Amino acid sequence: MPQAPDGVHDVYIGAGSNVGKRLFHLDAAVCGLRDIGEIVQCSPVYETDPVGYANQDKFLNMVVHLRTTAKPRELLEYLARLEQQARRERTIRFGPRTLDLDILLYDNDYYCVSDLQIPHPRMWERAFVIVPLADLTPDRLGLGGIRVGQLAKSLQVGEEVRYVGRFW
Ligand SMILES: Nc1ncnc2c1ncn2[C@@H]1O[C@H](COP(=O)(O)OP(=O)(O)OP(=O)(O)O)[C@@H](O)[C@H]1O
Ligand SMILES: Nc1nc2c(c(=O)[nH]1)N=C(CO)CN2
Repeated sequence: MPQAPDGVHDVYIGAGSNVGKRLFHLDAAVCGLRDIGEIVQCSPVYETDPVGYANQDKFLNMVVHLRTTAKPRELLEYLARLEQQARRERTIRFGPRTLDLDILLYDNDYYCVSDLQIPHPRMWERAFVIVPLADLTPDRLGLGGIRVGQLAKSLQVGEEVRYVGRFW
């Protein structure tokens, strides 16, 4: 894939929904992201078992590759606005939500500024992130220098991630 021009950043965003019309929320998020950059590619959508808090419905998860001039903080604030538009309510930690948008990767940068950490601190242990990320960028080096595609293979063993379709 050709490199992004100067000032344009390659970002991977994780999206999840398990409340209401799940696909509608993911679709709205992708449309919303178009206003802050160019969508390079969307992963397939996976239906996944809830992680972290079991007593909730299954999620739909996907990853979006976005090219944007937005800086990390500006992007985080924009994602929060998209979550608000989906009427996300914050109740239980790791609990149900109409829409969750996380910045997974931002170029090859590391950020750790109070409420913003990139790469996302819990992404490497989450099959619902790594499997769709591996669909987009399998050769990228992940935690411990292991390629994302390789990480995805080992995660699939322990956790079922079911492919349900492609909508874009
Ligand atoms: N890379 C990141 N992407 C998104 N939010 C982040 C990131 N790093 C830190 N945060 C912070 O995490 C806060 C809580 O996010 P949120 O309520 O979506 O958590 P969660 O979805 O319940 O859990 P998780 O972050 O494990 O997915 C956000 O307000 C944001 O400030
Ligand atoms: N399968 C799945 N489980 C989750 C998810 C998610 O997106 N998918 N998000 C969570 C909160 O960040 C907690 N648990």
